[in-house]
Parts: sequence; structure tokens; C-alpha cells
Amino acid sequence: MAQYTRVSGSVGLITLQSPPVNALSAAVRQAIVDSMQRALSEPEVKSVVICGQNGLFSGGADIKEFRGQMSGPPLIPMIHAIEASSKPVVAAIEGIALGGALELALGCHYRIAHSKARVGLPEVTLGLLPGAGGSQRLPRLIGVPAALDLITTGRHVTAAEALKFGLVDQITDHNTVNVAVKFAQRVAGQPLDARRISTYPCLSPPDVDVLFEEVMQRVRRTARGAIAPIACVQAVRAAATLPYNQGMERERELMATLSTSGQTRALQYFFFAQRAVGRWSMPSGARWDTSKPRPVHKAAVIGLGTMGRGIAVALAQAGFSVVAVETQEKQLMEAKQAISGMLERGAKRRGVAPALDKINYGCNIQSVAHVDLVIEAVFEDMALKKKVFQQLSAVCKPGTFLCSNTSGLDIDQLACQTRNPELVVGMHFFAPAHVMKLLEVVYGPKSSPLAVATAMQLGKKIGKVSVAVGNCRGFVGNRMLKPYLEQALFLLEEGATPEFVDQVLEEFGFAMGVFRMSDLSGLDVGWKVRMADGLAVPNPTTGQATRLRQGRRYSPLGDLLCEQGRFGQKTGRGWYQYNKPGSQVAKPDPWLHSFLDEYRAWHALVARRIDHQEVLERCLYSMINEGFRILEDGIAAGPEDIDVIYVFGYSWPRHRGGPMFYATTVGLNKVLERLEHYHQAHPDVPSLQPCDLLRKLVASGSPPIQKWREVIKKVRSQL
Ligand SMILES: CCCCCCC/C=C/C(=O)SCCNC(=O)CCNC(=O)[C@H](O)C(C)(C)COP(=O)(O)OP(=O)(O)OC[C@H]1O[C@@H](n2cnc3c(N)ncnc32)[C@H](O)[C@@H]1OP(=O)(O)O
Repeated sequence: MAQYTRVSGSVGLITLQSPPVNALSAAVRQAIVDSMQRALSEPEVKSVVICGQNGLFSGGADIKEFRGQMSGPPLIPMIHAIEASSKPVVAAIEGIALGGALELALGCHYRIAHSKARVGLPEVTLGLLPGAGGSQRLPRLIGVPAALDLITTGRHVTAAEALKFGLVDQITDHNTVNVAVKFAQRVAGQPLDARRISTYPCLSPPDVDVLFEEVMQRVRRTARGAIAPIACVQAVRAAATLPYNQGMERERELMATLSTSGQTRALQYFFFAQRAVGRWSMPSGARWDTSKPRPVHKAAVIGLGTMGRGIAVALAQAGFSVVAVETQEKQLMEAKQAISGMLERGAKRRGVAPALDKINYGCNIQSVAHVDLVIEAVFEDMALKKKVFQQLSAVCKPGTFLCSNTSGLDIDQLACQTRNPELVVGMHFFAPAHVMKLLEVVYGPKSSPLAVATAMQLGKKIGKVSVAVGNCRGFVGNRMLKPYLEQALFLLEEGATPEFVDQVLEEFGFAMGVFRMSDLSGLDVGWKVRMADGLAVPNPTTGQATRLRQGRRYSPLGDLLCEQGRFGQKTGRGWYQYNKPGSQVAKPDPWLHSFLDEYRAWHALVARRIDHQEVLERCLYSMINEGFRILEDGIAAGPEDIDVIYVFGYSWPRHRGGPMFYATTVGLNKVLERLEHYHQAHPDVPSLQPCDLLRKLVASGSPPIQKWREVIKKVRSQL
């Protein structure tokens, strides 16, 4: 809703009132239309101010309304009517003005923002474009290059940046509504012709065609198949080349295509999924809203390899005091230098002072005695980690939370080494830890809700999207990665090449195909794990047995590469070849192709033609099937957790919503049917056997993803 009041005698004040973010719902739009009519009809009112309650202008169109049939007054005519008003209208922007809200402000004759406000047109992140005239008004106001930047990235800009662009007329540190009311009184009666942005010419640089060509190429490259960024460029191009009314028509056409696309549905789902993961729950019934975190002031990181360094940087940059421990003197010196460099580069980028003084270094575990929380990031070796947890338990003050950055080892075994297993959780960061947004917070059977709540809150404070998950091998992310990697290897055995498999996955939208990704992260990492599991055996016996281990099909291809010292980018050879060790430019490797030929011949495998469909179905459906098992086992509370993990941690294309949402777009019955088909063809591959939950969901009519939790509850109660 919106409240209409008259202030200072002659100003009509319209206050948007729709908690939590004053979204422009049908009721709010109706109230704006009614209030404007009232302001125009009251002779005492000479000007109008629009603001939002609780220090927040508005978060834009109500995203929840996009799901159904739109009702209430549409935004476009509402904004046109404001712009056409004979009385000046001033937008008083506090907090945020995003999407439709900024478009509303662009329809006003003046914009005054608080210095702490942020504005932006993030529609592209929802698979849309600024479809309420924003794509046509913004370039007319701030020029084509700046508008292209804001509209294609959806980034929020500060009030200061907005002032520089000419997007707002004034910024203030004082009460924005009071300042806007005084401003409105001053401009009352002044001519408005020069204040209506839709009447402005769109000033473009002389080489506008070159500019659009370059922007389009860049956007296509980074969009990874998303259509909204491309439509955004097309809409701005219409602003630059067509009269306003024709530009609006083009905006409408493009918006119509986007708003009926599967991509916007996926992105809207993902918007709410990101928020849903904050409302975590544990199988014990403990929940986010009943479990209070304990404040953390001082944290420690043990082990300053790549992960530990990134974690220390993430903590220091967020203002935490950090004790960084590395027991080897030489490595400590190297880490100190590397961390300082990372902090300095990050600070330069953000225009702040580097948080160098936030970190104290030590080579003795005793130095963590007084911290509130420790994150262990030593080498991925259970025996070593157990020893560290024993030491930490002896050294740390009572009540210290002990967290492990393991990427998949059993949290319970670590908890058992300590005096207070309830204070132990996993905090699984993703490399590089100061950059990647994802954090898996792993609770074991003994972890207390207090420990989970504290780790979740710490994650939020350091800017991570934190997802609480249960304890199992690989947790959620790496557990689902296993069948995906496995299928990719099987496809090589059956006739595919790494380049082909990667091409299919990259066309699907992954930033990197599975083989390029393995080369980047290092083939030796998985090899060591497989050796510890007794799967990778050096110089195995020959023949079929090599491809059947622990009762199931196994591909030793990765192990064979590692035996040759081919660890990926770092050694200059892996699934691809590189110019030199450390280079990132992957080139197909004729050696590898001959090696695959020889391998197939050795195992009497006849290479066959494998198509796009098979690569996608086998890699993705086996991964999705594992996702259903994870839900069935209660390791993830809902499909949103899995999807958020995959988008933020594994470069799953966001416009496809995440693996579980993707399954709904394919159709659960189709996923089931294809898994059955592939399992029949490969009965020795258990990951292709459709899991019970998938069967039950299909049997219950494939309910929408928002209803899965009910089915999961039923399935789990029957166990
Ligand atoms: C011909 C047709 C014409 C149609 C024209 C359409 C053109 C306009 C399109 C749009 O405006 S699309 C929407 C653009 N706006 C956004 O993308 C903003 C999205 N929101 C945010 O970025 C953030 O929520 C925030 C506003 C910066 C606030 O962040 P904060 O961290 O403080 O809180 P959150 O937890 O994110 O959100 C709180 C609460 O509010 C819900 N919410 C936020 N924004 C919206 C919204 N625009 N519509 C509906 N609901 C919104 C959010 O879901 C949270 O609720 P819960 O999920 O926790 O219940």
C-alpha cells in the first residue's frame, strides 16, 4: 500500500508501505495511482514527493507476482502518468531503489538520494530487462555506455556513483524526505518540459555501431547461454537508434519474450532459493529461528596452504581478528607474503586500506588458545586432521568452536577427537576461498545447533552464501560431483574425447567442462583420495578386472594419467596439453587421443559415436539422481540447498536454476525414464539406478519443486 499525506502545506507526500522492501505490488501500484490523482486534484498541492517507509524507497516490482497473472495497474502507464504530471514529482531515495523502483524514480522529475542509498536495474539477474521504460529512459539520462553497463550487469551503484552519472540530482546526509520536501517546495510551479526524460534525445557516441558490436560480443561470451543480457543490449540499442515510442515498443517485445522464457522462471526460483537456504534446519528439528549464534570476535586458521590463505583473507577483510598458524617456518613466511599481497590487491580494488594488521601469524598451535573459533585447513588427510583436532581440543579455551575445512571427510570422526564434539562443524570453503561465494556448513551427529548457527552467521558476515548440510562423504557438492565425473570417464572409454564432453557441458552453460575443470583443480587430488579408498591401485592387474572395482564399474583413466605425472595445468599436461606448467590455455593433446585408443584396444572396447544428448543426460542425470538420494538421506533439507550449492560452488548456469530445478524443467518422468534406460545399458553403474525419491515424486504426479519437501518428509517417515 501507500500512504498519502499533505506536508508543509503544499507538498503531497506518497509513502510506499509494503514490508519488507516496499515492493511495487498490485496494491502499492493502485495506491500510487490513487495518490497521484489526489495530489493533482488538490489545488493546495503544488508538488509531490514519493518515498518509502522504514528508510527504504523500494526493492522494485514484487517478484512473487511474476508467478501468476498480473493484476492491478501496470507499471508503464503509471510511470508515464507521473512523468506527464503538471506538478513536479520528486523521488526521495533512501536505502534502495532497484528495478521497477528506479524506473519509477526515472519517471519522476527529480531524484534526491541519501548518501548511503544504492540504486540499480537488476532485472537482468532475474532473466528480464528494465521493462517499465528503464531501458529507454536510463540511456537518455546517463548516456549509452553507462546505461549498458548498469543494465547488462544489474549491478547496484552507490549514491555517489549515481550522482556522478547524473542519475540522481542531489545526494544528502540528512533526512532525505525532509530535504526532498523542501526541494519540492522550491521547484513548485517551475516548467517541467526539460525534466521529462522520455523527451530527451539519446546521446550516443559517434561509433555507436562499433560500441554495440563490442558490447554484444562481450555479453554473449559471458552470458553462457543466458538470453536476458542479450535482450538488454538490444533494448538499449533501440533507445540509441529509435524514437522513444518505438523504443518502448521494442522494450515491450523483448520483455514479452523474456517473461515467458524458462530462464526467468529459473532465475526467479533461484532468487528465492538463495533466501531459503538461510532458513536452515537440522533433522533434530533445530532451526535458524530458534538457534542463536554466539558472537565471534577472534578466529584462527590452521594450515596456510591455498585454502587457509584464502580463508584468512576472507576473515580479515570482513574485520575479524585472525590468528594464522603454519607450523613450517618456510611455508609460514611464504604464506605471510602471499596473504599480504592478496589483502593489498583486494583493498586496492575496493578502494580501502588493506587489513594487514588484522592478522597475527604464528608457527605454534598454542597461539590459538584465546580465539572464539578455529578453522582447520591442513592437508586433506584424516590422520593429520585428527591430530590437529586433538591438539586444538587441549589448547583452546572452553567453548571454542572447532571447524574443519575438509571437502568431504567425516566430521564425526574429527568431533570424536575433542572434549566438546558439540562444538565441531565443517566449514567447507571453495577455492579461491576469499573469492568463491559458497560455504557448506556441515553438521555431524553431535554438532549443536549453537555451533551450526555460529558458523552460518560467520559465513554471512564474511559475505558467503552459507548452506547447512549433513555429514556424509563429500557432503552435498562433492558427493554429487562423483557420479558426474565418473560418467565423463565412462564416456571417454566408450568413444568420446575430453574436448567433446567439455564442449557439450560448456554449451549447456558450465563455465568449464568437467575435464578442463579437473585439469584446473589438479588430477592428483582425486587420485590421492582414490588411493586412500583402495580404489586406485598402482600397476593394476590387466584385463577386465581393472575396470571393475569393489563390485562396480570403475575407470582407471584418471589414475593412469597421474601415474604419468599428468596432474593438469600445474604440470602442463592432463586431459589437455598446456604451453607450460601453470598455463591456463588448454589445447587438445594428440598424445591423449592415442592413449585413449590404446586403452580401448587393451580393454577390447569398441569406440562408438556418442552424441550431445547422451553426454548431457549421463553426466547431468546421474548427478541429479545423487541429488535425490541426498534429499532422501536428509543430507540436504530441500532442493534449494542443492541448487544454491551447485550455482555458487560448481559454476552450474544460474539461468538453469540448479540441477534439481533443471530436473523439473526436463520433467521428472523423463529423467526417470532416461536413467532407467542408461541403467539397463550399464547395470554395473549404481549411480544410474533411479533412486526411490525420484520414483515416488514421479508416482505422485511430479509436484512442483516447492512441494517436494512434503513428499520427502513422507518418504523419510516411512524409513
Ligand atoms: C509489461 C510488464 C512490465 C513489468 C515491468 C517489470 C520491470 C521491473 C522489474 C523489477 O523490478 S524486478 C525486481 C527488481 N528488484 C530486485 O531484483 C531486488 C531484489 N531484492 C534484493 O536485491 C534484496 O532483497 C534487497 C532488496 C537488496 C534487500 O536485501 P536484504 O539482504 O536486506 O534482504 P533479503 O533477504 O534479500 O530480502 C528480504 C525479503 O524481501 C523479499 N524481497 C526482496 N525483494 C523483493 C521483491 N522485489 N519482490 C518480492 N520480494 C522481495 C525477499 O524475498 C525476502 O523475503 P523472504 O524470501 O526472506 O521471505
